[in-house]
Amino acid sequence: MADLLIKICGLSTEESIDAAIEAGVTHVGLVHFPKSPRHVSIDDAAKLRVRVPKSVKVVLLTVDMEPKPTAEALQEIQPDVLQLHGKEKPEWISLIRQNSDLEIWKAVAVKDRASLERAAIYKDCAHRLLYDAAGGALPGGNGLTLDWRLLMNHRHVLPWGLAGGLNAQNVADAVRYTGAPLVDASSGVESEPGVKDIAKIKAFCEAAKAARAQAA
Ligand SMILES: O=C(O)c1ccccc1N[C@@H]1O[C@H](COP(=O)(O)O)[C@@H](O)[C@H]1O
Repeated sequence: MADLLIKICGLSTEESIDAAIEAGVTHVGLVHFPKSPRHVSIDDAAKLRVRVPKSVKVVLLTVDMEPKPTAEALQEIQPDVLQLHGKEKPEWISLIRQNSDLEIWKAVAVKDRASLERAAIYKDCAHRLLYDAAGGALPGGNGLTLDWRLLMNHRHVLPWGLAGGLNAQNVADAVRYTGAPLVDASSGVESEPGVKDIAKIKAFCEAAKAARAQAA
């Protein structure tokens, strides 16, 4: 069984980036979305990006950003992955894909089986689907879990990952029930919105790795 991919998202300080890397994440996420408590400017994201070794992938998260600022952000930050967490259309995603070597993840708000099935529209434009819970004040980062039973025996059309309300206490069950190859946590490893808690990051990574080792 392949190693579990672990992403911690919404990192905004050097200390939390270093802690996530030390804890064994495979991906670090930078949120560029001004309405988010985890928002980082392009300049700050570019500074944080250079701290990350090649062995760890940098994910830039945007929400319905226009093509021109998206291109500028990609140029400045040079992420490995672009996570689109809004209502981006397949045609628009295809354009980004044609014009870059980026890996593209499309977040999908899952509330029922129909919303999960609809994610197939991204089959030819995204490299990975990231299932998140529907609802909440923001398009993501709300700490809400989706109904994991929907993912059991689901025929995935693309590589995928599980997000939404994951934390050190529930990530083992999440991996066990869904078989997720990638887990992504943000608010579940914080002491308050936008403030990452290093002990929670460590505990999350340990619990996730232990769950995968048990399943192997
Ligand atoms: O983190 C945010 O503030 C955010 C804002 C807008 C879109 C997505 C956002 N975060 C992503 O949402 C999922 C789930 O987060 P949580 O673990 O439930 O807090 C995750 O991919 C975050 O990166």
